Amino acid sequence: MNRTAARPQPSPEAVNTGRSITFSGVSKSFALRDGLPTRAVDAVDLVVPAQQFVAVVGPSGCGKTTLLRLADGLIAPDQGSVRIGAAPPVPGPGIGMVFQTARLIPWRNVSDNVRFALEAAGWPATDRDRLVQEHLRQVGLERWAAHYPAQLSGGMRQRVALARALAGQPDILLMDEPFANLDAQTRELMQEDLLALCAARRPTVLFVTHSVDEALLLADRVIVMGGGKLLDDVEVALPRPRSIAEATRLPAFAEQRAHLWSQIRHLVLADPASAFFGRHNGPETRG
Ligand SMILES: Nc1ncnc2c1ncn2[C@@H]1O[C@H](COP(=O)(O)OP(=O)(O)OP(=O)(O)O)[C@@H](O)[C@H]1O
Repeated sequence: MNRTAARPQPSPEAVNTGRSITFSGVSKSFALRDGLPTRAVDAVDLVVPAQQFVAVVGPSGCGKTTLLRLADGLIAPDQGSVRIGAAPPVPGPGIGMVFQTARLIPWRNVSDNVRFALEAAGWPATDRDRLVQEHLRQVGLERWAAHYPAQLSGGMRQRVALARALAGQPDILLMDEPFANLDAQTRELMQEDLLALCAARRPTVLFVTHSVDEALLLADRVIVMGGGKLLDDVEVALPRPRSIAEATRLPAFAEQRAHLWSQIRHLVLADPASAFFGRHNGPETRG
């Protein structure tokens, strides 16, 4: 990919004042095949203030994705309430979702994938060409407008997914491991681009990741989840504006990384469903 063309160019008029995300006593269970319920999210209280970037980390199955789906209004809590600003969440253009895979429409080209989001958001037909161009410029994909998803790299497809999510001018961005499938170099460049976009547009972000490093490098706060509960809430001590390369060299990065990773390691080792269960708990458990 030509990186000189790929730097995001956020448009100033897109800056918004934003809404908060509030979970109050939220629990959500699912029925498993054997009929037993599993509590995916357990009595969660969390406020993400407007324009704050909160990352959620934790072992597989701890409820991270369920928390995002509750914030989007795709599923409703069994107990408690979720609020976007003062109102319950309503899926739609005001809430941008980006998933681990881009989920593009394969028979529409890049332009038309973004145009689809503009149509869904109710933008007048006369504005759509201009807005498609603007959103593609923001993610550095103007030159790829006529290409189809199958002709793009994984990183480019995620850029289209980001452009599509931004097309509704959301003040809320919910991101579920959006860079997990990318190679290390593309991931770091996408992280830098997301930092730049967020600095310019100031959305409220809830970002799920398995990577402690990614959480620290992007977020204002990192939440640790385990067994459906919020176990820790760490304010990131890295300055903004933030550069990935510089932030990783700061002592605060190493300290916070060690603090967060020790908790996640403990959760993984203590989880009976984990392949690591009982393997690293000290000499007395070995045999
Ligand atoms: N639709 C569903 N039906 C049944 N069980 C579900 C459903 N969605 C989630 N679960 C269960 O809820 C728990 C939490 O799942 P969730 O996907 O939120 O975890 P996660 O932390 O995002 O996991 P991962 O990191 O592996 O994506 C898991 O035990 C999962 O099996």
